[in-house]
Amino acid sequence: MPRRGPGRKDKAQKGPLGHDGEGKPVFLKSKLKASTETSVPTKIPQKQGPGRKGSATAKKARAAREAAAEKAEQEAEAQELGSDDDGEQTNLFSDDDEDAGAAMSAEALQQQKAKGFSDNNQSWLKLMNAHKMSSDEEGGQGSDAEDEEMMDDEFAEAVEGEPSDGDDKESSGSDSDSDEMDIEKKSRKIDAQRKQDEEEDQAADMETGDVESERFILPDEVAEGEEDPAATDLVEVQGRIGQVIAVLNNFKYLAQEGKSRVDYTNRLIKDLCTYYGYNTFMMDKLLEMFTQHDIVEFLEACEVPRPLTIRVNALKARRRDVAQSLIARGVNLDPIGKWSKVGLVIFDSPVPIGATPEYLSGQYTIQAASSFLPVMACAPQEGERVLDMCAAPGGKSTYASALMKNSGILFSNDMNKSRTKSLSANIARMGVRNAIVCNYDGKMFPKVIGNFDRVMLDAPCSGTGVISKDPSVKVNKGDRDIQKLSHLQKELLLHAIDSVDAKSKTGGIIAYSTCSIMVEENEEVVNYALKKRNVKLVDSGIEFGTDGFTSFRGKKYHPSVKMTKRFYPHTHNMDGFFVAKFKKISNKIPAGVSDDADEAEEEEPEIVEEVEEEPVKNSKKAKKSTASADSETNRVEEVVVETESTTDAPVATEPVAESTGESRKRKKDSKKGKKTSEKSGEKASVAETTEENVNESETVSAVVESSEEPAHKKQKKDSKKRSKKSSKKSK
Ligand SMILES: C[S@@+](CC[C@H](N)C(=O)[O-])C[C@H]1O[C@@H](n2cnc3c(N)ncnc32)[C@H](O)[C@@H]1O
Repeated sequence: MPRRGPGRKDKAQKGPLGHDGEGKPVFLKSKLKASTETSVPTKIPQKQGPGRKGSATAKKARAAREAAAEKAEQEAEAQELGSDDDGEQTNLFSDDDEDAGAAMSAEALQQQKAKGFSDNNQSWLKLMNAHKMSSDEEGGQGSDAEDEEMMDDEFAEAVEGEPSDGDDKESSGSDSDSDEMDIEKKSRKIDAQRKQDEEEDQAADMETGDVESERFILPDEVAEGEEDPAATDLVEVQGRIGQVIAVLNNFKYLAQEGKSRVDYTNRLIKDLCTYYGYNTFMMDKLLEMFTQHDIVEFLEACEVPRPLTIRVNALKARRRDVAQSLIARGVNLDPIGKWSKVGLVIFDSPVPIGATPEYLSGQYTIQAASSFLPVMACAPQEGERVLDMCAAPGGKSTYASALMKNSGILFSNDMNKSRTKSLSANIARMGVRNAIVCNYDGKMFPKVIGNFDRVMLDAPCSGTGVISKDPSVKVNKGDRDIQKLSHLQKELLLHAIDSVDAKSKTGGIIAYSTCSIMVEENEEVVNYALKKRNVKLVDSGIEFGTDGFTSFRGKKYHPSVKMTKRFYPHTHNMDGFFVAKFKKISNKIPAGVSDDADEAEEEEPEIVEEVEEEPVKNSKKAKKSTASADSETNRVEEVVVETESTTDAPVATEPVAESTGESRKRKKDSKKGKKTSEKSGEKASVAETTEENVNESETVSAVVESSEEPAHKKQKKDSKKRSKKSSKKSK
């Protein structure tokens, strides 16, 4: 029985997404090519798009790398042809594997053409249909979520429990997993054997004194600005990267006399920059974070796109139905993993995933797996008041709305006015009716509106986690950029915290995230907030990911920073990402702290564990601001009803800029913040109720404009003008 189903490489991804459960990424090194070919076909629109961005250097490096890889492959092939005997074992690991993969994907494609779905899809569908029928017979009892959960488990069992080679393959439908396990086992054995041989050889060399001949001689240094002859042949550079890492791992025996670790490290940085097309700053930063072994895996992972994933919109559809529709269109897919009930991974598709009727009608959206995580951490509930401070283009906002079941109220804000257009469009397509799109600098909150149950801050960042999507990051970021971003992130986070009501019965939650892996943009920002506000870090509820750093390059962070989560392309097969979940303990700002985001990180923050009682004065303040918030909610709901009658687009409204006590206190800071943001070229767009805006509100959506002048003042002015006019008239 020929092999079928989604790419075997993809099926082997037992970790959260594409990680074999033992920390080995599935797409690296020898497996890299086969994996991308079988799991992310060129037909998928994401890859077809305008082409990957990148500097000329990065493009050149990529082209040269590809040529080098091809050359190395040809050399390896030639070697194998010439040595049949000792090539046998290696073939088990590489050639067979790739051939099988190619045969299987051709087979899968053929089958898809004939039947519309793969065997694994078939088993899932069978389970789904059986379930649907039985639940229909039982009168449709049991929730969708329960059904999905049961089916996911059964699906996993069906796939995992398939018989091995010797068993009845006809009935099993797919033998790819057991084959995969066999090959993996064999390859692990070979790796172990090779490692043991190397160690024995090394020990023997040391005994006989042969080690001298093994010492790796560094190429001569060249003066800065001069062309480095050692960096012209990329095959040579690639080989040297491995050699230098080996020397650094066994420096005493393998290093050239008179050369220091620094000499070898400098060479490694140079070679990694040449081979992968990074600037020295970025490579230095990455080497601060990763071991020499991990860095190569990380860099390799950044060369391949992550698997295409979609999120089913629970407001409009059930995952099983969307899966069924897409499978009927020939799409080869799987549930994203046990951690999500709404995600699907697309392995292969003959149709553009971003243009199917299901997509256009808002039944699903294309969303990176990592982008699910901050919303899951924030966990907005039905009926709550939620702020998405940096929301465009709306992947997280629309997910939040689905979790809120279109109830309560969601403020989807973004400072970039042009980006709010795609935000509004997505909100409309996804059938979100509880959201208000607004266009403020995040630092205007809570001055414009506060007292939220939860705030999501998916902060603007350097994008060092998404290099595979935007390779220009390799060369266009410097120290100043990272520092500026860190500063902005700290400011935004304090404003996010101040916008949340610690007394909220259900919430008082702030979820902070970035698609950067830089410590300055993550742990350092979180640690800063712990010092400046009465908040504590809580479990994000995400079961996988790597713990945040509690110390980094001599800096110490609060021990609870361990609760934050990091995600890496090479370990989790997701974009690099960071998520932290805070709970606000008290609305009181700790005495004597200044909000200077440039302040050096010295002492550890002190965290007050108990919820403090608000002083009487503050309680009054809270009451007052709640009242204003309530009146605002009512206003908004009125508009929702109005808008609903014409379209299910988001709501158009003017912000009610009640100046709460807390926001007055923050006014000074906001002014300071505004200055900083202007300095950094990120100006808030100034409000003007133009005709264009009015028209927008009538058709698709309206954007609540940010204003130099708070809206309530503007309203007062307008009414004064009106009364002046009318008094003139009456005169
Ligand atoms: C990482 S993106 C947000 C992605 C979004 N959460 C999603 O899931 O689709 C960061 C956003 O922050 C916005 N932004 C940058 N500075 C801001 C500020 N000071 N206040 C509010 N939004 C800001 C940018 O325009 C950008 O859309």
